[in-house]
Amino acid sequence: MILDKINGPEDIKKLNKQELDVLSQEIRDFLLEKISTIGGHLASNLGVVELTMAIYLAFDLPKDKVVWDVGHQSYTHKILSGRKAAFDELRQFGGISGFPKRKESPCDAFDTGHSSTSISAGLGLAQARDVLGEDHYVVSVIGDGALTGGMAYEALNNAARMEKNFIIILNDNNMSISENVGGMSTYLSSIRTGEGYLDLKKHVTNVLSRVPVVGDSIIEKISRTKNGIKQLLIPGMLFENMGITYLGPIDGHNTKALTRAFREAKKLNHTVLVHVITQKGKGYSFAEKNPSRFHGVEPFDILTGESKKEKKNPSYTDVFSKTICRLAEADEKIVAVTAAMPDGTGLKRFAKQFPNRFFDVGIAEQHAVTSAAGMAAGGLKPVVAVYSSFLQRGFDQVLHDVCIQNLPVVFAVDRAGLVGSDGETHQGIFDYSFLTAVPSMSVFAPKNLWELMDGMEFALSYGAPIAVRYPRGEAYQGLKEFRSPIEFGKGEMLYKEKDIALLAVGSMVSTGEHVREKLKADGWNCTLANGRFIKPFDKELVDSLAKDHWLMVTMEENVLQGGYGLNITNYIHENYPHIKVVNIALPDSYVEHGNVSLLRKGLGIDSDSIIWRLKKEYLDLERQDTEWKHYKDETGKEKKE
Ligand SMILES: Cc1ncc(C[n+]2csc(CCOP(=O)(O)OP(=O)(O)O)c2C)c(N)n1
Ligand SMILES: CC(=O)[C@@H](O)[C@H](O)COP(=O)(O)O
Ligand SMILES: [Mg+2]
Repeated sequence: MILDKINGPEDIKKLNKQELDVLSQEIRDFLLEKISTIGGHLASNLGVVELTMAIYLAFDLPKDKVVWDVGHQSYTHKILSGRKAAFDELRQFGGISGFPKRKESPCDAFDTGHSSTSISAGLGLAQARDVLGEDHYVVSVIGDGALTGGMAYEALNNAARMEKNFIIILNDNNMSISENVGGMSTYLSSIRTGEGYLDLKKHVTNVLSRVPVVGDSIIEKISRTKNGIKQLLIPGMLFENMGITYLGPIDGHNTKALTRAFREAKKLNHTVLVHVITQKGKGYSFAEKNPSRFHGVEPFDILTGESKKEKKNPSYTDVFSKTICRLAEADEKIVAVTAAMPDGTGLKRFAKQFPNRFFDVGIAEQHAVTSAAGMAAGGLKPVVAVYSSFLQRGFDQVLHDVCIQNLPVVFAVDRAGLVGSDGETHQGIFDYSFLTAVPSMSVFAPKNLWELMDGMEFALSYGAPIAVRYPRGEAYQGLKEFRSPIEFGKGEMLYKEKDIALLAVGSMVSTGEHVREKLKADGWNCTLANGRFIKPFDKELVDSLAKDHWLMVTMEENVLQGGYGLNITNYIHENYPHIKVVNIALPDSYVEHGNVSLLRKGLGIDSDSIIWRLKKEYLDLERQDTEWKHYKDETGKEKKE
């Protein structure tokens, strides 16, 4: 196998033309075999095999720096840089990440995960190079989807002033996760459907032979050519007019043409954008036909394309999807906004049913939030459905555009809590902290399937900013018997006893159920309350628990800092200083990729770890007597029976 010869970044350069052709096929087979077994991002990776090979042929890694936008398409890069043996553990706990990580390889120049950062980061690397007087190339690889994000435009605007080499490779497969949207996408389509691929050698040289700049490289000729002639030559005039040399479109599955274009791009002393046309899912018919379905996959059967995972119970996303459609049928002011995630957020159903009330704004969370604020100011009831980690992008817009004006925007915050294999960049573990910090924002977290339905209905009738936050995966179907009406700022008592109170929110209510069962089996009295509202939290509920519990355990799937537990703790310390409080929450750190149950265990938020901690810190028998003594002293009353 040719692939066996690839163990480091220089190895591909030793191959001849035929071997390169075989290599691209072997890489596709390898990707298909591994991803069909363990899951991961498939279609984008199948599309960039030749593009990545050409980068390795034209540049010298790790000396030259390549920044991959989002980074979900970096698998061939990982293979070529010498990591193929680690693919059995891709995206699994302790294994390699599905995204570039500087700590993983010197060939990973910059960590990515969220979209549209690559041009800014690449430009920064190039500026560092120039200030430090170093000599290497910097390349940012950005997809057409990522080019819908605002950061990319801020960076292009800045990159146009560059007076040294900086290369942007635009990987245009005419797809985001779903269909790409918007004016830039239309513009790129017009180039794609234009004259066909740029054949640098024949076409451009022929045309340029009429231009009086002999002796230069092709790319130098193009860049020195007068604008009028360029208009005839160059499809990407939008970039040209900004001051960025456009080169393309190039056939993204022709390694030779790509390598030649990249070598030409290296000759310029400013920013050059190489426009590469690829096919998402290339080489696997099911993914070619349905790139959205094969964007990110669970293990599947290569022959049939069918998922190997058994049909699951409805996810929270499914529940949200159906609920918003049901509510929108009854209220035509309800509109829905997504930042390029109609599939992932479940808004696809809404888009089909209410096409005129659905807005996919591209990968543009900031714009999604502010445009929703505008819609609310204009009299609509917008629901912004967004993953927790991507909402981080829209923080200022939540504060500045929605909350200062107290506008009734509902945030359906999906993938909140630990998401698993995507790791650090995608864990939704900060939203309680950043949302509760904003005045006039309320935050609600359902304990199960039915509470999400009721919570959405409540949120849409509330009339002010509110976030409904729920996790990735199956909706919890336990605790069905508890369905008291949602009241603003009020929690819900589930099992009322005394001594130990578990006060849990969102996904941690079901964990609380297990903790309580185990504590009871060990002879402890234990109350379980569902906080429901993270902000404002239910003070009356805390007051009532304070009457007959000496230990209060708060439980949340969010970092401790700024989260639910610390707010409760402050309140208890101020008002009931004799009560012990334990905060079960995530630590002040980034959580790497891995299976969610493993991560929960490792981070101490699964039921066994919680019991272990409670027993170790508070519930051994000697301590128990001490705690009661302390409690009696503080209150002056004998509480123990
Ligand atoms: C800020 C942010 N929002 C949303 C996403 C989810 N996301 C990941 S890849 C992707 C589509 C990217 O499209 P493109 O750049 O064209 O790459 P392709 O998958 O087509 O190769 C989206 C929306 C993200 N990673 N970051
Ligand atoms: C790369 C990226 O940001 C998305 O593809 C993300 O991995 C989707 O996550 P879900 O699988 O949770 O929809
Ligand atoms: Mg794309």
